[in-house]
Order: sequence, then C-alpha cells, then structure tokens
Amino acid sequence: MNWKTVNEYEDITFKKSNGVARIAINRPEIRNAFRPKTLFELQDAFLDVREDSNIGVVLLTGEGPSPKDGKWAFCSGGDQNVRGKAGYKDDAGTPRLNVLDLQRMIRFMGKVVIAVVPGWAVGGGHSLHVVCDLTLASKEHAIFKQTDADVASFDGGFGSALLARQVGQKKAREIFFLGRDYSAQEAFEMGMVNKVVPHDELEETAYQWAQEILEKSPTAIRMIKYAFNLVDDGMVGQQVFSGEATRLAYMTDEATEGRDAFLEKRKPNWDDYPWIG
Ligand SMILES: CC(C)(COP(=O)(O)OP(=O)(O)OC[C@H]1O[C@@H](n2cnc3c(N)ncnc32)[C@H](O)[C@@H]1OP(=O)(O)O)[C@@H](O)C(=O)NCCC(=O)NCCSC(=O)CCC(=O)c1ccccc1C(=O)O
Repeated sequence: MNWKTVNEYEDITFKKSNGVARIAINRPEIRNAFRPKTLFELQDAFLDVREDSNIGVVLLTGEGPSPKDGKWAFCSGGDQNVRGKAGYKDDAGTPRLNVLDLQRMIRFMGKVVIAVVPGWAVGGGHSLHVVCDLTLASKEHAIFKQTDADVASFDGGFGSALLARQVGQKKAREIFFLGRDYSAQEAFEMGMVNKVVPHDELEETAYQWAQEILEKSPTAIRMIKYAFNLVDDGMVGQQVFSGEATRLAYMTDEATEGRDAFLEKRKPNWDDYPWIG
C-alpha cells in the first residue's frame, strides 16, 4: 500500500493508492462521532472519488486508536455535543441531518464501498456500515451497537430497512430495540459482516479485497451493484439502474445512427438494427 494524501481536512483523512481510495473519520478521541463538518468533508471526498475514473473501490474507516484510552472506532454516529433541537449544528449554527446525503452517495455510487471496521460501529456509524457494499471487521476490537433509541434518534431508512434485509426482520428489531453490543463474529454470523479479520491484518485485507475487485469488469461491477439495489430502492433504484442501461445503449452503433441522423437532418436508417423479441 502506497497511500498518497489527496486533500488535507480537519475531520477526515483522504488518501488514494493504486485504484483504491481510503477515507477515514479522524476524531478518534470521541470514537469518530460525526458533526456536520465531518459529513461535508466526507461528501467532498466521496464526490472526488465518484468523479475519478481511476478509482474503483473505496475503503471507509475510522482513524485510531484514541489518544485518550487506546480504543478503536469506526464511527459512533452523530456528535451529541453539537446536537440541537432540530439536528446537528454546523459552524453557522444551522441544524442538519446530513448523514443521509452521505448514505445516498455511498448507495448510488457506481463503485464498491467497503466499511473497514476497526472498533466501535454505533448509532449513525452502525447505519454507515450497513449502507456500505461490504464490511470487514476487526476480530479483537470491532463492536456493533445500535444506540439510536437510547438517544431518541432513529434511522428509518437504509440504517434499519437495509439492515433487516441483511440480518432478517427479527434480528434487526433486536439490534434496534435492545441496543446491545455484538462482536465481529456475532455480526458475521448474522450476515452483516463479510469477514472477521485479525486487527493487524484488517487494512491489508481490505486493500487485497479491493485489488481483487479491481481485476473485474468495471461495467459488470457497477451494473450488479445497481441490480442488487434496485429491488429495495424503488423508482430511484430503477432510475439509477436504467441510467446505466442508457449509458450502455449510447455506446451502440444504433445510438450513433440516431444522433447522426438528427445532426444531418435526415431520417434515421434502422435497417441494421432489427426488432429483437
Ligand atoms: C461508542 C460508545 C459505545 C463507546 O463507549 P466507550 O468505549 O465506553 O467510550 P466512552 O467513554 O463512552 O466514549 C469515549 C469518549 O467519546 C465520546 N463520545 C462517544 N460517542 C460520542 C458521540 N456520538 N457524540 C459525542 N461524543 C461521543 C464520549 O462522550 C467520551 O468522551 P469523554 O470526553 O472522554 O468522556 C459510547 O461512547 C456511546 O454509546 N456513544 C454514543 C453513541 C450514540 O448514541 N450515537 C448517536 C446515535 S444517533 C446518531 O448517530 C444520529 C443518526 C443520524 O445522524 C441521523 C439519523 C436519522 C436521520 C438523520 C440523521 C443525520 O443525518 O444526522
């Protein structure tokens, strides 16, 4: 791994290496809780990745360990210190619930996003791992916990509905209703973690998984991600999937003929493109 820093931020780190981007929340002293600024920075990094055609896989993780007590965290959700009456206050005092924008970016991005969970994944941080395409978790330190109901919050979107798709309705309700701690192994057995990895090998393993994915066809990976999403994402899922189908159709000679006929002010000639039933 030969990580190169892309941009300096206050709340996150953002690096790239060999087709892979590594984006990490960098507030380890408060278990990588996010404030609006963190989320704006994450969105900025994800936007960069989305537009970078050299990058196929994103590793989303948390820096650590905490300088205070040496514990690791992926993310502990919304920073309760800046929580106001109507959301989490940004620098101007405007209340925001902007983790949902980030969730949508991860979900709709035509690249694979892997949650690399080195420690706590809690509340809105738990929902972030759920929305990622894959999750790798530290054997020794990862703990999964959904505390939304402890702090009178609830992710009624991907954080719960998608979780239920992953672990089943009963388990998902248990996770939200009881808010217990689950080890990496328990999370794996439930179906919300792809692999439990010794802590020292976590990042290297994630990078290896990314390299394996990068050997595949980018179009096939993008189409299969959108196909997996389609059934759960309703008309937006259809829009995203069919947008890619349109892109493929644009690449055909038939589409070129349609464009050329318009520009040349003539009737299109479809003779080479039969009605296939
Ligand atoms: C994560 C813990 C389980 C870790 O426990 P432990 O290892 O014992 O450490 P602590 O001593 O508790 O914590 C160390 C240190 O970190 C501070 N801290 C931890 N988490 C947070 C946090 N989320 N916000 C602020 N600060 C935090 C803690 O106070 C300690 O500080 P000291 O100064 O050293 O004392 C445990 O810490 C824990 O349970 N944390 C809280 C988890 C939580 O409840 N998170 C919020 C859930 S709600 C949420 O995430 C918002 C969801 C959301 O964003 C959303 C939802 C729906 C629609 C929209 C949105 C949206 O867009 O925002």
